[in-house]
Amino acid sequence: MSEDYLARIGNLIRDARRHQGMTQTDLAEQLGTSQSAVARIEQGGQNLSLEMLARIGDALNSEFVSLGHSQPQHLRVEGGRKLSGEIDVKTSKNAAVALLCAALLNKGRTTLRSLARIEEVNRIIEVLGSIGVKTRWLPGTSDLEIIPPATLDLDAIDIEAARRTRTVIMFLGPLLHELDHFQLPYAGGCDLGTRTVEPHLIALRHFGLNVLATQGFYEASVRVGEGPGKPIILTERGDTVTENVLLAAARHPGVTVVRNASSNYMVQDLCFFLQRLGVGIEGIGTTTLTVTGVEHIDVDVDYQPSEDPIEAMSLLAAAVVTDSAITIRRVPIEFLEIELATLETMGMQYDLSPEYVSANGHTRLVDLTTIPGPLKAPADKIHPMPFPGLNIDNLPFFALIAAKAEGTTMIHDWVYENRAIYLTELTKVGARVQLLDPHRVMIEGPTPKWRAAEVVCPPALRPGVVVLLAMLAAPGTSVLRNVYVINRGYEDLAERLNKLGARVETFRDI
Ligand SMILES: CC(=O)N[C@H]1[C@@H](OP(=O)(O)OP(=O)(O)OC[C@H]2O[C@@H](n3ccc(=O)[nH]c3=O)[C@H](O)[C@@H]2O)O[C@H](CO)[C@@H](O)[C@@H]1O
Ligand SMILES: C=C(OP(=O)(O)O)C(=O)O
Repeated sequence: MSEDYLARIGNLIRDARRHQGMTQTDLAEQLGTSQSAVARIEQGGQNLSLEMLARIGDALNSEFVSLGHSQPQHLRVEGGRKLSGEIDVKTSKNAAVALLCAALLNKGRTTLRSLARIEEVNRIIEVLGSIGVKTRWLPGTSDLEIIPPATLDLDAIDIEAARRTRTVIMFLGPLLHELDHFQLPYAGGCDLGTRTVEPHLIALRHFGLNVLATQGFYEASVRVGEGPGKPIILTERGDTVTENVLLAAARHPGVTVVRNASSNYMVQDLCFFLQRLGVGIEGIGTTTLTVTGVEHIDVDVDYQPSEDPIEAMSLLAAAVVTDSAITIRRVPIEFLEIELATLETMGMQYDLSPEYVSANGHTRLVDLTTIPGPLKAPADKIHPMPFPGLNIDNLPFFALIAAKAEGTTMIHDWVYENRAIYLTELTKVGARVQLLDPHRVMIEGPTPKWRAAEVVCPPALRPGVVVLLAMLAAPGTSVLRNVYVINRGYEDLAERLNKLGARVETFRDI
């Protein structure tokens, strides 16, 4: 095994161990080895047999070696083809997961229309099913019907499915109205480095929730009936933390004021849905939300979330990297304005249709047609900000676009500990990407020659898609291995790109 590979496996093992709340000594005891040997493994300084990897996997409840039927999916890409035609943007992953959690507030039937049929949604459906919530896809549609039971059975929770998503943390808000004691597995998801949980716990304390983090689980206890006596000031303007507070406030009888709230797209969708449940919400689209809760919610409700601005940006990047003119329909323009303004400074040209309204009745949409042409690097670094800034999940696509642009572009990801690092994978397909530190990459464009390559998909959704899109530009056959993370957030991406003229085939090992 190469040293680089060993270091990555070491990082994975360290993250999984911390995730389980274990020390190096705890893990060493389980493996019958010493703490110093575990330290060496985590630093990538120890050759590992498959047998040892499997034992570590067992000890950490995490699959590092996979055998048998559930083989990982890979993509084979015949690159160098131009795209053409029209494609619709699907509804967003991030609203879908918030709405699935919100359905727990409602004793009646919730129907979520045109939900993205993605692995992230599948994991949450598995978790909901395990605790007694009935869900079913209405025949021939992507509409999901959700009916909670009279009493949730948290003891039966599907731990494996729960650990594969971060969303499980958003069960805290709804559950504190249902149970005075419960346990939830630690949140998982893409490997983006440590992500904060504390802001959620601090904010939810206002509703009587106390959480103790034990070995791999949050132990929650609730002082029933408690509510915020003063405005809740969020310590971070995070999306899911805002959503968690909204979910708690929705059934708190009284008024909750949340300041420094995120006004991002998924939060707005959640607010519109909660309004349909009868919850009063003022200030949608701003950073102060005033919620008037309803103690018992029992309504039959239908809701369709808005289109995904990150998928729209992904498709736009696909057009740029392949020099193609395509029409991306149903683009949620109000959540892509800064991105488009930035692209304009780089010389990007496009046409927009008149605006129309999404099925949620609020979000403004357009059809966007890309016009291929030369691009230049922006004068300043590109960096994300909470909405209405440039979306952090769109930042990786700017790395790809920068690799098409003449000049040097600095991308600064101050948000995630690991994500910018994965952008260096673009060098494997010919881009010139230099990692300056864990948060900053420098890209030298235009890429002289995209070249086909075999790459293991980075363990993070957006960087994974960025590598895939770069492969569309590289003449010849590329392979992207183990693309679960992409399927976590995109529905049938390969098939939909193929409808635009790409040639992407899915396959598994025998
Ligand atoms: C399901 C869902 O909706 N996921 C989105 C949500 O995750 P989510 O809301 O879970 O994001 P996190 O809370 O993990 O925030 C991401 C990182 O940003 C940091 N941070 C965030 C806000 C802030 O004001 N200051 C700050 O430092 C956090 O400490 C964390 O390290 O928001 C992220 C950031 O927009 C997006 O990438 C995710 O796609
Ligand atoms: C980081 C992301 O999402 P999540 O919060 O689900 O990990 C993402 O959508 O890129």
